Amino acid sequence: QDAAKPKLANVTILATGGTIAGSGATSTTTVGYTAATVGVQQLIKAVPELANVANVSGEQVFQIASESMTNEHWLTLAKRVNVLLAQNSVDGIVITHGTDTLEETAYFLNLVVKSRKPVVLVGAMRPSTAMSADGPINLYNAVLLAADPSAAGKGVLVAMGDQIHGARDVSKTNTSTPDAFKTTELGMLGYIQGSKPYFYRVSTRKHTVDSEFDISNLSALPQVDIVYGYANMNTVALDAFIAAGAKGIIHAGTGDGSVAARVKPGLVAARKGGAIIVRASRVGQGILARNGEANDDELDFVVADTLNPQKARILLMLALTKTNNTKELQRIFYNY
Ligand SMILES: NC(=O)CC[C@H](N)C(=O)O
Repeated sequence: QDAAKPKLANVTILATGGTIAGSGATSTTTVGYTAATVGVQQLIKAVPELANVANVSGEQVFQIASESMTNEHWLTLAKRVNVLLAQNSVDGIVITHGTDTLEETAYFLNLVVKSRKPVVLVGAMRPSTAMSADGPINLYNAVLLAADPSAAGKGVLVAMGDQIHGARDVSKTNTSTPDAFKTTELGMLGYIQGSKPYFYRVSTRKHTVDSEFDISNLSALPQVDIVYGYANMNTVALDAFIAAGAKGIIHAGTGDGSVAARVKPGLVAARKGGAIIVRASRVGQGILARNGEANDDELDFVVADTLNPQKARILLMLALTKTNNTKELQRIFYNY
């Protein structure tokens, strides 16, 4: 180590697959390519500039397209992250991930990582073989962010398109364009410019070291499913999930989480049968008002606050590992 040079941080890249590790037939193939073909060492080799910002090592944790991510994958990944971050020799972690469920994995980790050290998720919208692939610059940004002390203690982060997003509120908002990741109304946390992160805000909600959730001894999570609200909705999917043993249902309702007249008795029956009902909204923005579109006190329902349905599912699964009490569950939804 050159004494004049500042010591570089040690960043471990955990690769899970996705388009960032995808390859297509030609340089103009941006759809119809194969995700999860390129290995972690190849990803690192493709960006020699990483060596300027961190001492990087890589581990291939999975090699999948992220629509195939399961609860079991999340438990495996989270346990590995916690083991690595407990080591003095690891300063930060970058997780390369498919973009389809990236926001879900980020929020899961945000709730179960037991460290203040930076954890940064990153993906790409264009495969590695495409003209103007976004993977290399995104990976470079993610590694420098994970190596930067300013990223510590802010919860799990997402680095996409020169922007820093918080795990709780970021979403994929476009099927295919490179600027797909947005924190629409609550706002992203900052930018990465000229190889430096700049933070402007943080989430006020609990995460990581302040979280009450502990997955270290879990090998499975309770079954929670999502039913989607739409005109002409019926209870067929709801009834099937309950029959299959769902412990919780996220009702991704229309508007402010409104419930169709012919669906409401099904939700009430499911609650009476022991399942937890969380009202969320398919709208994507805004607070879901408790006792607004339904009398939650009387029906013993929980509301998702501002969480989108897929993130409400994650919080409910983790919350159900601690309690079945709906007052407690509602407290959790207002705190995370
Ligand atoms: N842009 C992407 O990463 C999408 C590829 C794939 N569907 C995935 O999520 O892994």
